[in-house]
Amino acid sequence: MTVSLSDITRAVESSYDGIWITDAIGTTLFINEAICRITRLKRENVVGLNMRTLVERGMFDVSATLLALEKQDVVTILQHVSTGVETIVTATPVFNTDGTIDKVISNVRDITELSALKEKLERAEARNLAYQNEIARLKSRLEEDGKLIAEDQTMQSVMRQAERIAAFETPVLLHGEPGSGRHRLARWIHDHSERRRQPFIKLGCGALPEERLERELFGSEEIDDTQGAARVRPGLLELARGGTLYLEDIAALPVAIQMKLANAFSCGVHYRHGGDKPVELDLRVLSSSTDDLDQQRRNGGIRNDLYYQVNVYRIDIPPLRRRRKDIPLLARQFLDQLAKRYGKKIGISTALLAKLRDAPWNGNIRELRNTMERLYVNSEGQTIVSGLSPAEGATHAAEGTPEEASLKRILEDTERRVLQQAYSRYETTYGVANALGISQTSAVRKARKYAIKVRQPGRPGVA
Ligand SMILES: Nc1ncnc2c1ncn2[C@@H]1O[C@H](COP(=O)(O)OP(=O)(O)OP(=O)(O)O)[C@@H](O)[C@H]1O
Repeated sequence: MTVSLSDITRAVESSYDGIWITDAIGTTLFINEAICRITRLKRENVVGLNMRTLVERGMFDVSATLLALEKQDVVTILQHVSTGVETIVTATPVFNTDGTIDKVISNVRDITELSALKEKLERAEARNLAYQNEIARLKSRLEEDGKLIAEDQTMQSVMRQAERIAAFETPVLLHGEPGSGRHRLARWIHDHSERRRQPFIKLGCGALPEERLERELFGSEEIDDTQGAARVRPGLLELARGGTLYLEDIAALPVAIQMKLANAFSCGVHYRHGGDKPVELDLRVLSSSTDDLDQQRRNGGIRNDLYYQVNVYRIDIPPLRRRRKDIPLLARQFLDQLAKRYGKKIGISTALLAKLRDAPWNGNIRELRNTMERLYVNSEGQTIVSGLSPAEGATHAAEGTPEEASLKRILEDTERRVLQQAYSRYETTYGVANALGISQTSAVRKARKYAIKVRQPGRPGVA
């Protein structure tokens, strides 16, 4: 059985792939039905036209036929048709017996759908990666932070407030001493809000110099000289889109930033540094302060407008010394976490737990956590029975007469506040030492005593 010319013509016409035939200079001799379907060109508008003309008219971005003619060889390229269709084209030169090109036959396959699927797959893979990261992050948070302890009555009433407010969009101000768990509670509120699947972004407001802070918070837009296009760097306000922004120590924000932030909150949009296009805000604001924010407002430490925007609902977190029932529970939890991390379970004696319960804990939970880590590292047996420093060992009952005790507390509170503010402003131990006229060693020691975090300049991030 032989194949007739009409069979071949029928086969070419019914081929799902497009077939495009030109002569030796690229003039179209024939296109099959599939080309009309793929490119939406009509035969009568194409046959007789040179490929160069079609490219010039913008019908295609490049021509595989012309490339094959130039190279005198088979060429395969991606070709975009003006209608938005993406094709893969293989152009094959057909040679005469004397080696000159007689015709070029091109196979054209529509890959628009394939590209869309590929893009979809890439997006799904990126999402998958983001989910995996989120799971890893949550897992490590669970391992690191354990349960949020709140057995003491004072803390239980705080948790009731947090539970009530979590479901609303209301801005919350968390007021408490450093290390008392303001950040932890902010995270808890976010995790129990409608926004829990979106980012939780923390900004240490006293952590960065003003200009850097502005860029971090609002983002920036700069013209890239090499490409002539704007290079956009989103700020934390954008990164928190759909989620929660936690402004730690809000009163430490420079006044100019406070003003910009207050404007953004009231208008619902902000402008990137160097940009003039408004960017929409979609976030819930939680903030914290160590000092009485109302006092700060009266002193001019925080602008009126910003104060009223962030202080819609205030939660006061008690210092650890006012929730002593939680101390043994926290101590045990920290030991469990250490055991998980280092693979060695170590207990603690009841007598030592009682001592911990009575200690002053001026640095609050953070100080307790650090103490437990030190006791764990130093422990030699199966149970920790001693190892507190004289300061930690000093019980609140042994703080002297009530007057002496309160004087001591007032002095310590004042010292802590001054240091806290100095660290917010000057960042480094050298800066603080210089500003307060104390030695750098003393600045380090006092930061440790009051569990003040000495911040490393760096990009604040998703917490
Ligand atoms: N209720 C709690 N139960 C268990 N751990 C807690 C609790 N509250 C705080 N912590 C832990 O105590 C440490 C200090 O808490 P956190 O960082 O939230 O304090 P903070 O008030 O934000 O202090 P700072 O502003 O100095 O960072 C963290 O390790 C945190 O996980």
